[in-house]
Amino acid sequence: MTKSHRPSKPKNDQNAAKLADKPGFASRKVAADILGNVVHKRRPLDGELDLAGGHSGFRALAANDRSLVRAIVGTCLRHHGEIAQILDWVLDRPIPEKTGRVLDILHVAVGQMLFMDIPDRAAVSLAVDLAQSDRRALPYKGLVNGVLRRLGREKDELTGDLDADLLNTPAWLFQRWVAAYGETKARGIAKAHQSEAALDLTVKENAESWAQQLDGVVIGAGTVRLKQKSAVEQLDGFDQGAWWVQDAAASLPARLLGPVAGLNVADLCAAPGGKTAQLASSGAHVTAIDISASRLKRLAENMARLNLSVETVAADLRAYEPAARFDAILLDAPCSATGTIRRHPDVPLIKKPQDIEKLIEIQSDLLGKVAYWVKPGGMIVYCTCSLEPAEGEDQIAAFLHSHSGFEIVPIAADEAGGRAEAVTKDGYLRTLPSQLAEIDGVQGGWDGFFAARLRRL
Ligand SMILES: C[S@@+](CC[C@H](N)C(=O)[O-])C[C@H]1O[C@@H](n2cnc3c(N)ncnc32)[C@H](O)[C@@H]1O
Repeated sequence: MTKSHRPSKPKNDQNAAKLADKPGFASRKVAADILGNVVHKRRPLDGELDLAGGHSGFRALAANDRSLVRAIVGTCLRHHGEIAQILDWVLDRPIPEKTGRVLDILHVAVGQMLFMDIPDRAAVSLAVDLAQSDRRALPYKGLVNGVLRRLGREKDELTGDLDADLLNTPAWLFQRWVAAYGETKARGIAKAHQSEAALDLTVKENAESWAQQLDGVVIGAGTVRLKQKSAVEQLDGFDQGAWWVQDAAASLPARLLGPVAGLNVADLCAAPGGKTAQLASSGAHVTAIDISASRLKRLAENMARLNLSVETVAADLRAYEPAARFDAILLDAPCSATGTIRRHPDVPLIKKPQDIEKLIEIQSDLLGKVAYWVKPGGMIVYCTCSLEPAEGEDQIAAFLHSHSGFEIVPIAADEAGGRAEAVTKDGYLRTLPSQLAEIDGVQGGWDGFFAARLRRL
């Protein structure tokens, strides 16, 4: 009879287990993984960070580690072009694609070393550990160590000449901004994208007193901008439904419908419901329609927290007919989201020109259809959080060209938060992330939005 031995744990497994316990290792591993999923697989960052169905490693982390991952990945995406350029300079030859996570590991380390308040020593050592723990990255462990140590020594020389605006924006996108707004504004937009957006809240009432209570400033009717970012669920007023998170520029389109109390208003493409909440809290009877049942579920949860009551309909607008016409319509059409890159730094990396072409077609179909759902005399606000004139100004011009019986009702500067620079000569709202200077020491900027107001004759 042969003697049976209890198999001892292979050495590699023991090492992996030891590494997994090392402080900071799990967060860097998840950060590298998520960064790779966004950059190479074009997976939306929001989806990866979703606590219900997102990245499993991310969901398993403690709350403070999740915040760290969010910060690392956000930083690496915002500075992706700069980091890629620096790595290009310090690597003798490109790293072959099929080498596991080597490049993602390097990006995560460089992001921490150059753009975050994390000691180089920790960033380098955890990167080496990551390489050690990945079978395909293991042969590059020495290279990871050498490259990052060199970067630590030569930081100033290596970063001195970087043109961050151009490097962090795909060339095709930057050229479109130059064509639309000119080189100076295009650079301003690109620069704005290098910082994370401030935290803005739309309050139901008493903006000044909420600003005081939450340590913020009032930056326009009903918007409080906080001086510090923090977990929103823990802020005063969250549980009682006194406010919701909404960028200052995103709060403008719904207000363009004017007083809506008592009106039947259709909020089309409504989820997750920032604009629905504005309309409902202004006293409108809101029908909120969206194609996505899961996003509508979030809308319903948001309305429940805010103690607001709205009717929700899960439907593709292209295949839906309302039972009766509405007094007013808000159409927040699906778009490239290029106006929200400060909040969604993955957008420049995952969106392609062909995606924009498809969206333009959908927007045109939606507007052409829903415009007839408003009663004669009623207002329609069409908006997108895109910087592309093709998804804004051009869309409205094409609509008016092919549909009679509608007129533009120009938007005034006081409806654009009092900012004349956010209103075009044709009377459209056109906000840019580079607008809105710092206010009382509070970070400036707002999302890039387009809105047009039409009246059905
Ligand atoms: C820009 S988001 C809306 C944001 C929302 N209005 C807010 O303020 O919170 C666009 C929405 O359009 C929805 N959508 C896209 N295509 C649609 C369609 N054909 N019919 C209805 N909704 C659609 C998406 O599910 C998404 O929720």
